[in-house]
Amino acid sequence: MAEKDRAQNGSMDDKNEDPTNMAAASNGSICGFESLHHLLRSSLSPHLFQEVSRLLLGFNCGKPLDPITLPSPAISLSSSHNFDLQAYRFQAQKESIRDPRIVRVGLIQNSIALATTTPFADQKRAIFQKLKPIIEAAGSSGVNILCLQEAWTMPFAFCTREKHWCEFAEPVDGESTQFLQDLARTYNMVIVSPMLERDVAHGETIWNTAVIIGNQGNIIGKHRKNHIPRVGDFNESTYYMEGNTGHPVFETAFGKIAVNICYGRHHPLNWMAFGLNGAEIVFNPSATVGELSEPMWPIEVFSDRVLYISQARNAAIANSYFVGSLNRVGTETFPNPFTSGDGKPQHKDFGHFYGSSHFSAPDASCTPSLSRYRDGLMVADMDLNLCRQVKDKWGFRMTARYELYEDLLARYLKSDFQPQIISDPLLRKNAA
Ligand SMILES: NC(=O)NCCC(=O)O
Repeated sequence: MAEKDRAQNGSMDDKNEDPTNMAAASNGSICGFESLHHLLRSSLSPHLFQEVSRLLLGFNCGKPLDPITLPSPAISLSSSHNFDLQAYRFQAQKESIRDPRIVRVGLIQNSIALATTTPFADQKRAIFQKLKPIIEAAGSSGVNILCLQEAWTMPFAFCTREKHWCEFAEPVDGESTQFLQDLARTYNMVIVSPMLERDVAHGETIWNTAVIIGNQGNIIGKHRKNHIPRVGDFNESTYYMEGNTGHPVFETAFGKIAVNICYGRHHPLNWMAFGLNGAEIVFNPSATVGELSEPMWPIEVFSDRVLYISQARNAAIANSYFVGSLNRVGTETFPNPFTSGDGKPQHKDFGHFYGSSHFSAPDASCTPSLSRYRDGLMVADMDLNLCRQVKDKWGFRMTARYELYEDLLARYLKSDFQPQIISDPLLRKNAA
């Protein structure tokens, strides 16, 4: 890997890779390494690392993903503002009729900027100031579509059940959208902004919403989180209800996109619905911590811990589209202790949000993940022709038998539902 690529896609001698760097190690690193891939690259011979990467990340068009060297301004910004910067290319087979449809897509993960005890206006402003150089790095790299993390403008305070955190909520066209509209116009970039929405026109209701800002700075639309967790410290149902916007796909200047917000990643029908509506890229802005989702993490989202079987990756395969998975980073300590009524002692934080944002492709390939504890920008060039090529190759849409599931779901929703169970007749005979 060329030196410039290493400076950008993570290097072994990065100060954050120092296994003795106990500060990093205590902040969600893996034995002082930023990610499993960094650990493996540092520990294995180049040939072994290549083989392990092939197994963990898959092949795209018969080979590992090529790293992309981003322009110097982006690399300089990543160094001066200490955020992880990685970039890779997903290719498709060359077609005889269609030209390639290359789109450059970015994901930003970040920790909060000020302590949760500081004034809310200061916290929000500090996050804007923290994100601006990372967004500028994306824009100066030619990113066409950029997605931020869930509820990016605030601490993920939905563990506290305290309602003053709702002061961070804004109308869809409020302060954070205006901040991003200027950047969208400046860089001709679509921006997905997952935020806490206050629906002023409808009783000032609160929603967990993703606002889609077009590359000319206009608001294209919004999507509200469909599935709300009631698990562990995720007391989000105290703040907002299940969304009422269905499964919209937003036709932007660069492709058709959708947003599956965090907990919705556990629901395969949620992923499927965006696919049936024609999504080519589905973003999964999340906020999740090791204590809760670690046991599921190797199954559900790209894991730096054990396996690279990812529900996001599965969704990309099953629905023949690209997925951008984001998770925030850091540990957010709140002023007042809280409990989730699960017998555990009261505490003041969720645990560590472990970042690890990454992209998955419909051909089962995926990028390595971003840092487990540093802010980061992941960039990928995607040839959207790959979506239809995989549909044609595997035929998942054609063989899906939706009518079977329509019938089952229609019966399941009725109060007299009878599960389709065929019992061993001998069970009853022996019991008699
Ligand atoms: N933000 C959110 O929905 N988190 C739920 C916990 C999880 O899905 O890991």
